[in-house]
Amino acid sequence: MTQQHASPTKDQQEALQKLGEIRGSIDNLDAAMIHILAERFRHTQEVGELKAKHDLPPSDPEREKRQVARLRELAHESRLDPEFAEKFLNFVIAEVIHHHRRIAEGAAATTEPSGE
Ligand SMILES: C=C(O[C@@H]1C=C(C(=O)O)C=C[C@H]1O)C(=O)O
Repeated sequence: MTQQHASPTKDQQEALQKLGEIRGSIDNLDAAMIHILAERFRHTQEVGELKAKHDLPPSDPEREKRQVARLRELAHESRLDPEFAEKFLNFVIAEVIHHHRRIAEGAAATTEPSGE
């Protein structure tokens, strides 16, 4: 069974042209988000190494509360759903804490006596 597609109308051609332009902007923003996230993770990696070296806890719930409150406020001002902003931040922070635990485990493994 074959399906016949009528060629796009002039109206649809214009809409597709506009769609392509908007998608170009979305692709640019997605790339920017990846670069920004990579930069953030480079800094949090440094924090993780500092904490592991000085035996500080991987997570800081008080700092997180302040970040959530601040980002919710910024989201509200930018007409972004504050619930989404909070979920997104918590998602990123959970990954950072996971990295910090792994760094701390590695640091502990290299400083613990080998038992030999
Ligand atoms: C990066 C840190 O470590 C953790 C990760 C955070 C983050 O990703 O912003 C914030 C607090 C900590 O739970 C920090 O303490 O600053």
